[in-house]
Amino acid sequence: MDSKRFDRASRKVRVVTRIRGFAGPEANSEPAASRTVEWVSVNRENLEDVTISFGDQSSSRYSVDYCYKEDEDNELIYSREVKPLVSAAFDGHNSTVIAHGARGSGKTHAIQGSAERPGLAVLAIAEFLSVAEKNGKNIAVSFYEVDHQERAMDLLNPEKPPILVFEDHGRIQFKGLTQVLVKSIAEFQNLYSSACFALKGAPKKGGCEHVHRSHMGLIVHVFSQNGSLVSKVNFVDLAGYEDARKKSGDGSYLAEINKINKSIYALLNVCHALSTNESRVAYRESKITRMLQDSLRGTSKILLVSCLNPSFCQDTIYMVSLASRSCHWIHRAFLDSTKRNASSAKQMVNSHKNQIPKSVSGTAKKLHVSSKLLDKKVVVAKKSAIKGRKLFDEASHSVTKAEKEIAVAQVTQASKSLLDNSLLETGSDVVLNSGMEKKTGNHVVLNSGMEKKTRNHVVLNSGMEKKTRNHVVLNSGVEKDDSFSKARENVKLDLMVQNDDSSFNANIEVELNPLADQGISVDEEDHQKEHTPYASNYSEVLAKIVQEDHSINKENNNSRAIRDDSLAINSPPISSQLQDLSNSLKMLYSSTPSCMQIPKTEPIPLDIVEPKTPTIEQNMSINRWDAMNAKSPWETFSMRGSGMKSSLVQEYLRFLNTANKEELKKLKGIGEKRATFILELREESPEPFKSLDDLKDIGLSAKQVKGIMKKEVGELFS
Ligand SMILES: Nc1ncnc2c1ncn2[C@@H]1O[C@H](COP(=O)(O)OP(=O)(O)OP(=O)(O)O)[C@@H](O)[C@H]1O
Repeated sequence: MDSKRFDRASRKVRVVTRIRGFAGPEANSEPAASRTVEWVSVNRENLEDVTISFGDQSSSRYSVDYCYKEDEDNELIYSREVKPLVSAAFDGHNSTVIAHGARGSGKTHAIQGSAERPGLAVLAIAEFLSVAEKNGKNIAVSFYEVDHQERAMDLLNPEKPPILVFEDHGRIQFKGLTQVLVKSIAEFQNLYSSACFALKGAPKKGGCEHVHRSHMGLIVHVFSQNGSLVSKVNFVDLAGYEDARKKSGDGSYLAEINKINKSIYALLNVCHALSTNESRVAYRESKITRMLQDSLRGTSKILLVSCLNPSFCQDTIYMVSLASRSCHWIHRAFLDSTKRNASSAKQMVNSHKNQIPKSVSGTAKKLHVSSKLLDKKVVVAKKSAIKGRKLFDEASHSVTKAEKEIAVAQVTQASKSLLDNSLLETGSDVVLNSGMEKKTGNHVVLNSGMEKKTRNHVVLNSGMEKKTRNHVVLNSGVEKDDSFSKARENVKLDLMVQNDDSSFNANIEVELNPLADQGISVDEEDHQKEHTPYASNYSEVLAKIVQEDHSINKENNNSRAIRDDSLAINSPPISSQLQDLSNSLKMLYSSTPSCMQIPKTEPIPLDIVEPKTPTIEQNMSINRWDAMNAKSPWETFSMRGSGMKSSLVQEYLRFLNTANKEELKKLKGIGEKRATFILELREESPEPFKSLDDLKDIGLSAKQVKGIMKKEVGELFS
């Protein structure tokens, strides 16, 4: 029955923890009686509901599917967890086994093992070979490494250039990755040893004292007799997670840790997105997720083996908390326990405050602009840089008062920018929208975060009622949701612009909900009531903001400096996220050509539902917008210049998204291979290039893109 556990649960992601036994000096230094791991408690309420807790935080429980104790060996884990995946591979199902955890938690021991205690991969190969022999199939293996620079190297041929990863007819293909047919366990062991030597034995660059960290992957390919691929099973030994803020060392070492951490987050976030059936899964956020893409999605199964250190390790708790989100009941169990035990959790957090990763940021941003009356335009702006970590409960607890103040300041900056824009728009012929809010407003929604339930929203309604109204709501944190509403960190801002015979008044409300910080949970309804006290502070906050405009920048700079100091580059505080939102809004405005004119059709019939494309004025004569705002000919000239630059970039991207292969090849920097790859990307997503950043996907660096753009522009004048 156990061997059927994936089938029984029909679950895509299974999360098991494995407590490492004491090893070497640890074992010798401890008296025999205290060699049992005491800081991890396993609570089995029933077969399907296992939770673990750490130290004396017995009520802060993390849900997992199963926890293997220190005396349970790899063979047991193999037979219960991995063997079913091997059988499924012969039926064409891909799967991925991922060992992750803090440093030294036993990941390599779990995947590779030792001569005396073979790991999961080695045990699996024995089974693969035996079944393949019976079924007339062939088994080949590949080993690769993904380093902190997101380079994938072939470990069986380490001198080769980095592996190229691309998708072909729904399958992830690797160019430059060696596959070796194996017929015996001894052959496999030899290959494994040479791969490990390539990984660890090679001399390190620049005489660095530290060992470069990387993820190691093994792909087992199952081929049919005619040579076609039946399936792939991946074993991934992730680099150990460690919080860079705890470490000392040179900047490059700490930056390396952060980069590695980002890819760990990316993979765990993908697992989480798959476990909750999210519509968008961010495979492209890291090399490792991209490489594993076709062994994660679809009918593939994922086994997350979360390795636990035998003695106190804050990084271990953090890793478990991330992995356990992929358990289907996790939200309820984890958040309930967090809620119940906010105070006790705080004690633990306080004692290790500096070690706990701070605030988080989203991995992708979607920008939707919709207008039901006149125009419907949807823009999805993807931020390609990996933001790494997502908003989740632990993070919202760590937002400090200072960060909130900065957040308020930045929200206000964002709102001011919107206010400016709206003033400009309403003062000119350019009207993005008019009518009643909700039904007729422009809605700008920025989602920052990977979880459906964890998002930042910005809603902008620009109406032309008697009162011209802009409504901006910035929610940073968790929306109404059964499980997450308890961990809410909201920054709301209502910005109203009244148009009374051409004079404008601005009323701004700033509401901060401090409940997450206090660990107080409220219903949505209660929340409405309880957060109002903060609204009374808004005028004070605003006054402060207006007076201290320059100090906002200073504060921001300081906060950046603090972040840089600690090298917590994975975890921008909420202020930074809000700055991103503000920038995105500015970008949204600037991406709307200033010469866009929407025909006046007053009164606007409310039954118009069909979106119309706004007419773009082709000539670049100065319009009222510019005339009103340009203070000098130079400003007008600069404005025009940046407008043209942005139009050119948009055109370039549109070209990449639509041109055929021959046309693509006419562009500088695009040859046969790139053109083919672009077409492949377009098969996957109809509009793969939304910003210049997306050109990284076809191997062009920002510098190269700039060079290409310069050349293209130069050509126009030649
Ligand atoms: N289940 C276990 N029982 C006893 N010793 C173990 C066990 N797992 C790992 N060890 C020992 O603990 C040490 C660290 O294990 P391992 O190298 O597998 O950790 P890791 O998580 O892969 O480390 P890193 O983060 O550096 O990659 C090794 O000496 C290993 O032999």
